[in-house]
Amino acid sequence: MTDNAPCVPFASAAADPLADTGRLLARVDRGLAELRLGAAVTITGDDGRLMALAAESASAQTLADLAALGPSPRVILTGRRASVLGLAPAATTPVAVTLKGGLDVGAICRLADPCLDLDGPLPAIAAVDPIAGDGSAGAAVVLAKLARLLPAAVVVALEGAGPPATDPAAPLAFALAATDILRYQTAAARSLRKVSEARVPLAGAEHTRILAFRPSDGGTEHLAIIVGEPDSLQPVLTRLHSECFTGDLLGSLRCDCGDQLRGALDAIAAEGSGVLLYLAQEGRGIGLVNKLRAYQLQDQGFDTLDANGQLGFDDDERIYLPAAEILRQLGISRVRLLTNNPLKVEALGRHAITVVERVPHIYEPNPYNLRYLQTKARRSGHLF
Ligand SMILES: Nc1nc2c(ncn2[C@@H]2O[C@H](COP(=O)(O)OP(=O)(O)OP(=O)(O)O)[C@@H](O)[C@H]2O)c(=O)[nH]1
Ligand SMILES: [Zn+2]
Repeated sequence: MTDNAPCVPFASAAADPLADTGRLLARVDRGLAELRLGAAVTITGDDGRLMALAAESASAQTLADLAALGPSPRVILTGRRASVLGLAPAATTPVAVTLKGGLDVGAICRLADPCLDLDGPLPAIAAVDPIAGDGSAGAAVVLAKLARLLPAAVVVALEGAGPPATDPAAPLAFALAATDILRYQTAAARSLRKVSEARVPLAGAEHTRILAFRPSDGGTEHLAIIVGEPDSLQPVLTRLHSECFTGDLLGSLRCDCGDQLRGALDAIAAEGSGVLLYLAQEGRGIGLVNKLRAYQLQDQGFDTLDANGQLGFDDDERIYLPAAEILRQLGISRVRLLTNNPLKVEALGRHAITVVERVPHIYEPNPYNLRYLQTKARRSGHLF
């Protein structure tokens, strides 16, 4: 091996069945990075082609550039956000909002960001039209979600081959297919592969290994923390733990995550073996920044589910295909699941992992997380 040889040889594209998936994921990664940068992307769906910006990262200049491309730029909101704004009561699909005045950053933020809801009236609105969630504009909102931004976009329909080349030096917007965006999460989950493994003795569980699973685009890893030597012929005591920076790392009292994380490892150690999957799904899948926004809204009086709704998210944006895929790769098909959440039980079942027993996972509430836990019991069906 030469000094600069890669430690894992690169498979040739033709020989690698994951190459197509890797390219799909890489294209979408590039698109969501563009949105986070405040740049536009073009998205093509069965319903046509459009240019999109994320509402959160749009600037006066990029909005002006977008408005120059077509006659009627529109703001795309999730049905949930449109509903809480009173624009489309009980909407179940995204909506396209046409503003009466021109596009400006203040008006767009006012529509997209619930932390500004107390700041005054909505901008004047000309029309609110329901749109398909799986079309090009719906995909723009999904891309904003994948970028962990507010779930809202500004779009303008493109006629013909593309934007006019008014400035030949201007970079073309990155182009994506709506179907790639919509397939991203599933493709990423199916492409997970173990990339490293190490022995990490834990206080109270010295015989512990941590395995890292990475999707084929080099995206965020999920971790499997394996205590002892689980016998995969028997149901394995298992915890699916969604990442919670504030609770797991800082000991935040707003949730029960820190207690659940350490409690699960203690319970698994007491049993002698088991698995804790540490899943990169911060904030029930909305990301840390949006979770902090949700906390701000909870301090205004909304409960944890309504705060997600105010932001335009579903109550829970997580998927459990990554968890099921990792369990499958570990050779585990039957589990005793440490959870109070019936959704996790149901989701694993859908992905061919049998939950032979739900093991309650309850910790003492404190004055800061009592309402959160009561809301989960009353509205999310958590079994406390
Ligand atoms: N959006 C949002 N996420 C939150 C809030 N509080 C905690 N979380 C996140 O919720 C997730 C909790 O994960 P889990 O403990 O695995 O899930 P659970 O649905 O409570 O289910 P079990 O603990 O298994 O009963 C973590 O990703 C936290 O970051 C909140 O108020 N809003
Ligand atoms: Zn938490």
